[in-house]
Amino acid sequence: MLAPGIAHLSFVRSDGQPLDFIPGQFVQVHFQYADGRPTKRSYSLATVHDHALGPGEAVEIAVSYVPGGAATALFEGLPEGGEIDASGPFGRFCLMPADANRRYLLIATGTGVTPYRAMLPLLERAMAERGVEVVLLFGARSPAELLYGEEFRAFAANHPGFRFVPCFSRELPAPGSAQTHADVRHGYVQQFLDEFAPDAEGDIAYLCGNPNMVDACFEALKGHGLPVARIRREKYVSSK
Ligand SMILES: Cc1cc2nc3c(=O)[nH]c(=O)nc-3n(C[C@H](O)[C@H](O)[C@H](O)COP(=O)(O)OP(=O)(O)OC[C@H]3O[C@@H](n4cnc5c(N)ncnc54)[C@H](O)[C@@H]3O)c2cc1C
Repeated sequence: MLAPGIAHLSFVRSDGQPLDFIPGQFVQVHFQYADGRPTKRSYSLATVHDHALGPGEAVEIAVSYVPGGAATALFEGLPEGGEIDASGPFGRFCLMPADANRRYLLIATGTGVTPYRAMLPLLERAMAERGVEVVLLFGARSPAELLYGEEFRAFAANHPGFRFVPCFSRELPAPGSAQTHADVRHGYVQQFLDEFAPDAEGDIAYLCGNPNMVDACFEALKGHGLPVARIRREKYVSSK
């Protein structure tokens, strides 16, 4: 468990094939409702990688369990070593080779941060090769829900161009804990956009996770003059 109710799950392809994925993409998990109707749900790949996953390399996802959720029941009932059907990868929520921006504004809530974890090697390359800066604004209710927080903090410590800003909506880190020394905020991510002075010319923004957050940030960034083409979105909604 990454946090209460949020699992980090790791799979390998049982057919021994590689998985050619671009960080930011997702897979779809296929299963049936209790009445036999087929359905599927999408999960972003969390695997930190910059090229195809070879045979036997882990396909990682982070799943936030939703009470009463159909896929949630599937994952909760899955024993270690259990198999699921999946397809993909899909999606275009990816860094683009032609990007010529000065800064990436990466904004997430909850498991919406997983695409950015997957992107770390590509971000590292973009920072080294073209001096791009990166700000990761990550909204979580509490320090316990700051998924992969230590990894992002360590990455920021080793990369001066990468700024990690956790935003806690409910509970701040306990006094004296490691997180109190970090660049933390108290509130929702969308409250802090102004502070980073979004720039229509230099920024490309990515928004991932809770649909209300994505919509709020999208409107705020448009208000700062960012063209729609420079605001890339992935909303975590159920596909029924
Ligand atoms: C492109 C894409 C990528 C996604 N990536 C991820 C990911 O990496 N990790 C992840 O955990 N999810 C991700 N999701 C969401 C995921 O696909 C499912 O929607 C989620 O896991 C709930 O599925 P479920 O079958 O358990 O619940 P459902 O049976 O679909 O829903 C049960 C009930 O809970 C409500 N509900 C559904 N989701 C939520 C929620 N998040 N919060 C509160 N109530 C909810 C529904 O409206 C419904 O009433 C992604 C969605 C998309 C479209």
